[in-house]
Amino acid sequence: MASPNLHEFETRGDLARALAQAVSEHLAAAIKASGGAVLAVSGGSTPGLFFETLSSADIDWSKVTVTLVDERLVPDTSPRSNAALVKSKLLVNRASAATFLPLYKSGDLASDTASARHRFKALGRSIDVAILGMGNDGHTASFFPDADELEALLDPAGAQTVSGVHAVSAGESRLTLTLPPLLDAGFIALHIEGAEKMTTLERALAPGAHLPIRRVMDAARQPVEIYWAP
Ligand SMILES: O=C(O)[C@H](O)[C@@H](O)[C@H](O)[C@H](O)COP(=O)(O)O
Repeated sequence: MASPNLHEFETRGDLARALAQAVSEHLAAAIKASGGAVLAVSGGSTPGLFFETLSSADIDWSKVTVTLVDERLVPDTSPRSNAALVKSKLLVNRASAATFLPLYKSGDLASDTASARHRFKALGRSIDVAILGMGNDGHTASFFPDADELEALLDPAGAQTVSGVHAVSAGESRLTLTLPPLLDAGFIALHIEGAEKMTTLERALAPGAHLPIRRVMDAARQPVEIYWAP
């Protein structure tokens, strides 16, 4: 395991500014090097302020494709939709010029999975920046500990880039990037906030732990950058 780096901040605003700065620098570097960049973000209740801060970053957003690390199998009219969160908080201001690649399409899991795989392949490039969240059960992306597909999702040599997920703890069915495309990212950040998430992280980092977030960190080819604020 490339030991993760922990960045602690006094406030969630300080974290949002620092993470937005790091992400925009990596995106700008990818654009300079290859003419484009792919940013994959997680949803949930944590990233809103970070998204709003990043949306004003002075980079060439017209060269950036934003996609999701995972998605609930709900339309973007649902309050549960990660696409809706990204559209409302990130794809605004300067970032409104970015291209968005959603995972949900029709609500048919098999069809949406196949469609997302096709669109992800059509990008013709790997993810440059991946922003992960974490649940208090140690899941990240939709790698839920009780997911039927967990071993396939976490297979570093897995052939699929996107997978459907069935997990009782997840609520609705999910669509998620699998581990390999996440590991291809040049910059992987784990964005967590609050005391409970820090306790979960400490549990995940303990010797011999096998929570999904730990398995991602163990497989990472470069240190996962952990951003935490109380
Ligand atoms: O669709 C999702 O829920 C996310 O992608 C998921 O992986 C999230 O990052 C964690 O569940 C943490 O969620 P909170 O930020 O709400 O704690």
